[in-house]
Amino acid sequence: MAAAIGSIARRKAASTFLSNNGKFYYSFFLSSRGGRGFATASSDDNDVVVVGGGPGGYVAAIKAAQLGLKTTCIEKRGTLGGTCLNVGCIPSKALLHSSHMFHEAKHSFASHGVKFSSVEVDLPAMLAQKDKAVSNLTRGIEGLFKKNKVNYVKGYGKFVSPSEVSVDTIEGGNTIVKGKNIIIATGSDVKSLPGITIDEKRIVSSTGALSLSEVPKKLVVIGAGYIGLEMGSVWGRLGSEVTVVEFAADIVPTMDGEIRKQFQRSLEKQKMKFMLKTKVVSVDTAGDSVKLTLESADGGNQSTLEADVVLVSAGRFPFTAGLGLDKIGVETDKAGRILVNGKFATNVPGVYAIGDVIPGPMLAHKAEEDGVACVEFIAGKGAHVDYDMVPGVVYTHPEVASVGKTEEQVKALGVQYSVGKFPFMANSRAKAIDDAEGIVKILAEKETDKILGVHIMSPNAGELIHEAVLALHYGAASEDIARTCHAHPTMSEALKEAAMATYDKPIHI
Ligand SMILES: Cc1cc2nc3c(=O)[nH]c(=O)nc-3n(C[C@H](O)[C@H](O)[C@H](O)COP(=O)(O)OP(=O)(O)OC[C@H]3O[C@@H](n4cnc5c(N)ncnc54)[C@H](O)[C@@H]3O)c2cc1C
Ligand SMILES: NC(=O)c1ccc[n+]([C@@H]2O[C@H](COP(=O)([O-])OP(=O)(O)OC[C@H]3O[C@@H](n4cnc5c(N)ncnc54)[C@H](O)[C@@H]3O)[C@@H](O)[C@H]2O)c1
Repeated sequence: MAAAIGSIARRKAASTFLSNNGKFYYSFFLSSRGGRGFATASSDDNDVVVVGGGPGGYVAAIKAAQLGLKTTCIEKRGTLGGTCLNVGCIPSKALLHSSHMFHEAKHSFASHGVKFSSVEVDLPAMLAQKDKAVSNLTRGIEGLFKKNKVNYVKGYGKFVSPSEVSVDTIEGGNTIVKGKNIIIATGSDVKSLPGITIDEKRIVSSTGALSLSEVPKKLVVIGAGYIGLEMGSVWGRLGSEVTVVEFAADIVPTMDGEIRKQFQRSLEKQKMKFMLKTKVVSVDTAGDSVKLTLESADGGNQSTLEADVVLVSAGRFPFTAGLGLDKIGVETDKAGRILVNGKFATNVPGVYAIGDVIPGPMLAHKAEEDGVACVEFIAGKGAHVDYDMVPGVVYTHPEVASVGKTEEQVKALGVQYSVGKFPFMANSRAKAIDDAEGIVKILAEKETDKILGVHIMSPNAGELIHEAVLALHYGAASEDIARTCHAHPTMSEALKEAAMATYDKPIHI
């Protein structure tokens, strides 16, 4: 009890430090009373019109309807769920799971005493299972729209005024949808690179990489970010020789440096090759194989590489083509992202923006948080989105999940900090299932023990991280996690032990 009281007191001190610090990115806790509210329009208009039916847009539409606002969502692709459900999070995770099962069957089952004479990939069946997952989920959102009475218009929306969207419908007609408040949730699209034309056959974006008709013998991935490492893992497990060309000096440049090093080693053990500080200068598709010319990032000697398929995964850009932003005067930054204030309002009264199309991490769960908060502001309620507490997960094997600050960021802030680590090699559940590669790393403010960042590399790290996300939200100290009873034997015990290591000593190492 004394310890718990102690940690609450230290938390108070920590929040003072953090709120004084001013460097924390995009933390808003605002009440929208007195804010922009509803723009004026005739009574048969929608209260809210959402352009784009991705995780940002469809969630905003459902939440708006739940708040009693008359709502219409406009989506051009013919199915709801946006990039994430149709060509992103869901199909990639389906393939990551299927390819992991194949890889385990081939390489790990025998050591668990499970033997069979042969195992092979049935790629059409694997792709069909992915497609089934996608269509079930997209249809599920249509069901949610009906349940919540969200009006759904299938077509391409463009502004004709700040309260009117003209929609070229998929059926071929045109309709004007009016709204007192319009939310832009048009998401993002793949960034192409100069001189490289994506044909979705041999030069593919993530969309093409989710539907290759055969396993390429050689796959070159441009960009060692989320997409490159996840899709590189999928095809590597199914038999491709994968080379990842990355412009920066490190893979996933935003990751905690120490975790990243271990992650890279793990991927290399899985036979993924990396060419860091390297750029692709040109791509020649004239022959049977694709020939890439490479150069060191800072210039210098050129080299060549051959591939059957090249995946371009060097980032995404905010998608606003044909939306008519210039017509109504919505401001964007140099990268084309729509500028919004703390309530997701653009500079044009009654027009809001959320998700990948605004600054911040390009993640589905972040877009959803934006969507809910945006309509809560519109409805006159208070809302809270803290981008510093958005978890990030790379769904490879092991997974890498993190929330809060990296050690590099903590150092840059000049904060005195403590670090606690615990390897999964010393975790009994991980050893029991013979899947013990990875580590938990916790960073806490030295003086107050307040947790600043948590980084986990392990199987299922994407599930384990949420205990840390909650801890950060509540301003917990590492001692709070350490003194919380964790079930045994679980992987989560590694987080408890790392917390013990942060403020005191772990037991099991
Ligand atoms: C391969 C891949 C894997 C990913 N995996 C993950 C993951 O595991 N976890 C995660 O958090 N994120 C993941 N992401 C990122 C995630 O998909 C995006 O962050 C998320 O979809 C953004 O949501 P959004 O609603 O802002 O935009 P989007 O999902 O892009 O949705 C925007 C929608 O608007 C529609 N639209 C655009 N313009 C118009 C218009 N003028 N009129 C009508 N409709 C329009 C588009 O058709 C689209 O459906 C992944 C992305 C990719 C490409
Ligand atoms: N698990 C997930 O949450 C998940 C999965 C997939 C995608 N996403 C989201 O989708 C977005 C796009 O993913 P992504 O992997 O395309 O982008 P990314 O920003 O994650 O990574 C792009 C990588 O490409 C490198 N790069 C840029 N230009 C290059 C060049 N010319 N040559 C070589 N390398 C170059 C960058 O340094 C970076 O490492 C991400 O921002 C991420 O938020 C998330």
